[in-house]
Amino acid sequence: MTAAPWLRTLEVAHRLPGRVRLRYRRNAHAPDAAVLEGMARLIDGVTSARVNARAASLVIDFDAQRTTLMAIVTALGDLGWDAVKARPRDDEGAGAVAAALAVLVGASVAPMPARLPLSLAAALPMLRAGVDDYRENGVTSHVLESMAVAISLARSDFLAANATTFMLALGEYMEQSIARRSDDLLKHLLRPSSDLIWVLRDGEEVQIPAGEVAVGDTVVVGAGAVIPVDGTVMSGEGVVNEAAMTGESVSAIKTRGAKVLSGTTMEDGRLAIYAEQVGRHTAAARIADYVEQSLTAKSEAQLDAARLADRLVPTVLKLAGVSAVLTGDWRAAASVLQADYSCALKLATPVAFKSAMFNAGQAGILVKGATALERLAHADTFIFDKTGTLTTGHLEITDSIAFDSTYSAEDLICLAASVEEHYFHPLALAVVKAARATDQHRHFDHTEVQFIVAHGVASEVKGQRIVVGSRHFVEDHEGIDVSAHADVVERLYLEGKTLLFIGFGGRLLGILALKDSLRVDAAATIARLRRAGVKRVLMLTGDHRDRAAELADQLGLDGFHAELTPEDKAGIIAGLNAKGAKIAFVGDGVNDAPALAGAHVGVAMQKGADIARLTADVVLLEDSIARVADARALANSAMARIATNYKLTVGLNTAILGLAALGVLSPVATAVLHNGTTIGILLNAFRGSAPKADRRPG
Ligand SMILES: Nc1ncnc2c1ncn2[C@@H]1O[C@H](COP(=O)(O)OP(=O)(O)OP(=O)(O)O)[C@@H](O)[C@H]1O
Ligand SMILES: [Zn+2]
Repeated sequence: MTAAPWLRTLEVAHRLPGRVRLRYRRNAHAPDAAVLEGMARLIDGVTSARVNARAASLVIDFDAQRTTLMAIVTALGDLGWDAVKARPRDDEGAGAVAAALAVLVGASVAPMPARLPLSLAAALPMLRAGVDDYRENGVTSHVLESMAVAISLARSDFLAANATTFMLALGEYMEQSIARRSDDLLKHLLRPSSDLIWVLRDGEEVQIPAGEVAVGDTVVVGAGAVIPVDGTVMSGEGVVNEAAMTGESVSAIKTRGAKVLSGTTMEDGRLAIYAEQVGRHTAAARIADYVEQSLTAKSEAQLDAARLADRLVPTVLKLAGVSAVLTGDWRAAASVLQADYSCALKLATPVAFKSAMFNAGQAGILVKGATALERLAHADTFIFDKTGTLTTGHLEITDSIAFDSTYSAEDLICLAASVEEHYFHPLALAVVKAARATDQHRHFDHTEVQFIVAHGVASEVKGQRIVVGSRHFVEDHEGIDVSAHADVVERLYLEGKTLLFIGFGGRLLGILALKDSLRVDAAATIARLRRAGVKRVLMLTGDHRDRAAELADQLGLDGFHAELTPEDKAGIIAGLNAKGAKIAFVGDGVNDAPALAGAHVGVAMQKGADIARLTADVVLLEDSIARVADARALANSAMARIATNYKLTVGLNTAILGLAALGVLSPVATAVLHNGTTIGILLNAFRGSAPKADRRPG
């Protein structure tokens, strides 16, 4: 990846504490003012952003406690529309390390007079960065490091200066290359797949790749699909779920003139939409960028480490001063300044997180940020959705029982399929598939179909009302008596089947029984989660309680809730949240998106709806529930490693600092000891957390 062409032209025109004015060159690559402002506001710590397009300048106000100018500029690069980076490329970082190493070796064998210019040249970039950092942020650990190098240079202790420069370059390179590897992988995975979409061309509907849709096209979207553009409704009527964009799962009815956003889902109806923003300029693309940006957001553990590191900086500075005065030797001061805790404290934690995220990606788990990993490790309650999560979601019709002899078993399936064929619910898909496999594959003409979330569908055939759905829907909402067939119902439930009730003309016409098998590794996964410290495992489902009870029993769950609507599911999560539970919710986004969004950490199954993959904190990349336990194991080992590294950092550096202050350690010895241990700690952080050892076939 290369730096954004417009970004390279970003230039600091003026700055005050907490405010900066950046100037950019207006060229074809520069994003428009509103986009640039929006991007800038998304950056962590930025409080406001204004663009003056005529002056080609961008004024940003930020909270100097939370972010730095450098971080903002880097983030702007990360947000670049063309997926660009402001960070040095791998080979540049490697070049800096190699150069520093060459100078370290070279300066110790070079003739005396060449050593100062060589060392100075090698140290100059970091000295300059130190001065900039001091101007921008006051005394930071970078400033201390620069001071240490400067003192060593002033004392003509080139070995110490060069050793420090080298170690710092190496540390930075390692952190960045690890960070970039995980970021690149994550970004690659987050890009929405380019599907085919329908557009109106010369009055006809034609299918084109999503990437080819242009502003001004009329896009036609049906129920169940994700809206691919931002635009205005020209005709049609539809129910649109905007949870992906607003975070709230409220369905809005859209008719002519209404605005719709890409990434939102059509729950029902059909819309012709005039495309106003397409591709990378859509709201969905902006959200994807936002997710990418949140990768740089700091987790709690990271903030703790950074805070401690910042608090220690002035102490180290004072200690350096005191020991210089007491020992009468600047050597001791240079030693002390180098033994600052910050590098290991600040680097080891993010490196451990990113490396765990990278390993997770390779193990088929996308973790969207350090916070997600942290919460996954701390979750004490795991809640699973049933269909498609604990079960495979590939339902098969096993029984078709018609109570009216004018309908054959196949007719019953075809009748249900005729009204279900517009839906993507796993039950609907199974019914339609079964109908296609029948000999005649009859189609019953019907009026418009109504979909009642978590209940079923309703329409009219031959002037009579037809309903297909859950027992609760048919009995309680439609007032259809099923008691005459209680024995059949009982038997089918005992066989562990999911039932669909078909009501026609106010009577129970028949029952379809479907078998949804538990995933083979569901029980093993739950057992592994318990071994990994999870206290409670629950199941939520829209299905009947008998079916739910049987599964809960088979899996040895701590409890379950059945016959729930999506809102009920979210309500249960909120209730447990209020009682202090730390919840991980695992679902597929079909009727559980609000629950996914409301949990402490949401885990989306691979086959999940787009909406789930957008809102979840963790996305499984393989259709295997075992990955949930893998993710927990990875998170646990990352947190354990972070804790160990933290103790090691504080322990080792306190010892080194003490010895340095007493003048026992020379600056070179300090550089080697301090940076050596720091790199050791980083390597420990980087070490793969390989969950594969505990992986079961899935
Ligand atoms: N398209 C549909 N056709 C027929 N019945 C449906 C349909 N959608 C939902 N239902 C009925 O409503 C019930 C609840 O649906 P919902 O999708 O909330 O739960 P579910 O399919 O049991 O899955 P989960 O376990 O993930 O909650 C289903 O069990 C089914 O009886
Ligand atoms: Zn109801």
